[in-house]
Amino acid sequence: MSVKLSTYREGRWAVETLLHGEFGAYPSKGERYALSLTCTALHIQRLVPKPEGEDQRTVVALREVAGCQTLSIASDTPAAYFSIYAYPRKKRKVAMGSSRTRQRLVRTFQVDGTVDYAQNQAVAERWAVAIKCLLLGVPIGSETEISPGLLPGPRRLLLLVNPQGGRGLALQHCHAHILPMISDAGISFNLIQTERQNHARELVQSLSLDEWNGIVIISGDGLLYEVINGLIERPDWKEAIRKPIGILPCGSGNALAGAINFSGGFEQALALELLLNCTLLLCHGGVEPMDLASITTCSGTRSFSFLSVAWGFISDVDIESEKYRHMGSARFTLGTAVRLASLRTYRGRLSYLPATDGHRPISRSITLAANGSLTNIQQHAPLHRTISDMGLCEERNVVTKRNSPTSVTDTGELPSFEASPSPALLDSDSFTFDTAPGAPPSDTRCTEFANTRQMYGPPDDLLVPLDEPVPQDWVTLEGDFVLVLAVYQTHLGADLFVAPFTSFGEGLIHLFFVKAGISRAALIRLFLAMERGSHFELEYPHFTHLPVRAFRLEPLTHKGILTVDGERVEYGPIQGQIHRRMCNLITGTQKVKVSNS
Ligand SMILES: Nc1ncnc2c1ncn2[C@@H]1O[C@H](COP(=O)(O)OP(=O)(O)OP(=O)(O)O)[C@@H](O)[C@H]1O
Repeated sequence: MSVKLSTYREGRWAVETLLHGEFGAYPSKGERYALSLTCTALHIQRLVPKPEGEDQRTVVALREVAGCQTLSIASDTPAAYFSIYAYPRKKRKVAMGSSRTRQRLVRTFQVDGTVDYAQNQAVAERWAVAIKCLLLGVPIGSETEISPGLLPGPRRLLLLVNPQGGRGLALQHCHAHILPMISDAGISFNLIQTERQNHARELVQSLSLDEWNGIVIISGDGLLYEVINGLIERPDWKEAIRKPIGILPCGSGNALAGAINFSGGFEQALALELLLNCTLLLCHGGVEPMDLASITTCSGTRSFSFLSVAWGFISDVDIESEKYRHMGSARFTLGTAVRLASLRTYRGRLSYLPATDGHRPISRSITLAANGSLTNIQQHAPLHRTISDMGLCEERNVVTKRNSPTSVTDTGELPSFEASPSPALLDSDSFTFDTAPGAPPSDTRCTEFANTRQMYGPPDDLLVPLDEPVPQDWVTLEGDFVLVLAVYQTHLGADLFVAPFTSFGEGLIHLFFVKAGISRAALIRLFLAMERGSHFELEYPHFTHLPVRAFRLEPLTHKGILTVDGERVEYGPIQGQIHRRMCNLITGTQKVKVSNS
């Protein structure tokens, strides 16, 4: 049989059949199949009964396979058996049309080439091992001596399930979908239900980590935030934070799951399909380094964030839509509509350290602000130039190209927004301004949120205390914002593809902001385009993206909502810096070998 399937291995394109064999089926009605295994698929061709018409073969993509096992089936023949557990996509009917899901499909093959059971069993074992190697990213070729010794040891995962996450379906999904699939992958697990806020955080602080190959959150992003911070609160945080962590989305936002789904090569998915894609990737077990940002709030509380810091429109929608939690991800659509109807702008000061690629800034640098400490800026007369005047739109176009070096110019001027809010958006009932230099917003509730926990973690070498001016090489701008967002993942929600060009361990914070003056229609178009990741193509002058290493945000408007990874934090000055590749994320793609410890 010729198999024409190109696979990329060891830096060269190859068409390679790793194993080929002829087997029966179980249960048997006399069928015979020819099987060919390549690096990416199992090709199944029926030989008996002979198919009518054209060569009809089934191709099982390995990315849709959870596991493969040999089976002991009591029989009076010397046959041996192996089963492959696949989860191909399937359309299903729902109330308003159709949606996609995955359906478990088990194919069991009977190895009966000889009259000797031991030989048949060895062949079944070779197929099962080869398929498992491919699923787990263990490199094999047609010359490889396939033996169980190639496989990593058995995996044992700690599953933390929040029964209240999202629409409260986590436990149901666990029993119906997750546990069957990870059992197919031969993964053993312990499942703990979280009982309250911070339960997961406390659990991981006292956990004996050696017993687990990874900690997997079955909930939304909020529970993962607790686990990450719980690990960094351990005196052995350096090792603890290296423990692979995973997420199976059962929350309402599911941003990190969206990013994992994207990096795993699946189409954008929501709800159950997203969960099944992520569970498949978890079964494949690949681990990649992921950045964390350390975030300091006005009370001095330091926490570690894997996703975002948001202020303005996005954090308003996130927190104000909590009351529609029962709606799942639809809560954000409703929240967005409500917030659009009474659009607010917020005055604030945004400072950042531009990212540099070697010695050159990745983005175009705006150097005059480099010596513009807070105090300096407050002493300057307000500048009445807009961001678009300063060519930041061009800058945005340049920086969207991942890994491409960009031009450096020195325009030598401080960008600033119009000092007064855009009349188009000004809603005097819904917001107020406080332009007193340096004064914290009057309703800042720093102490209310103050964290008494002992937080470890690497030092923030790019940051100075919040009550000191930012360093000389930072850029500062002040103005009226609709939103400010610092994000370090491709997705801000499963269907909010905000930073398509980023990856888990690139060491960048993507700073986005939308300045006042944008029309509601433009804002809607921006968010709709974000679902597909095409918002950069709109080239709106009010929308800016900057890759940075650190930032500081000082709200000057009295009231507002700040979130870190979707969790509300105290309102007031906040700053953060990226710590590259600080933890390990189970993504299903092999970049780091999974340790058995
Ligand atoms: N049994 C429980 N009852 C109530 N709250 C819980 C329980 N277990 C955990 N929590 C808390 O629920 C919060 C929200 O959970 P999580 O973020 O996982 O779901 P979500 O908010 O629905 O999803 P997302 O963050 O994706 O929007 C977590 O911060 C956690 O502290």
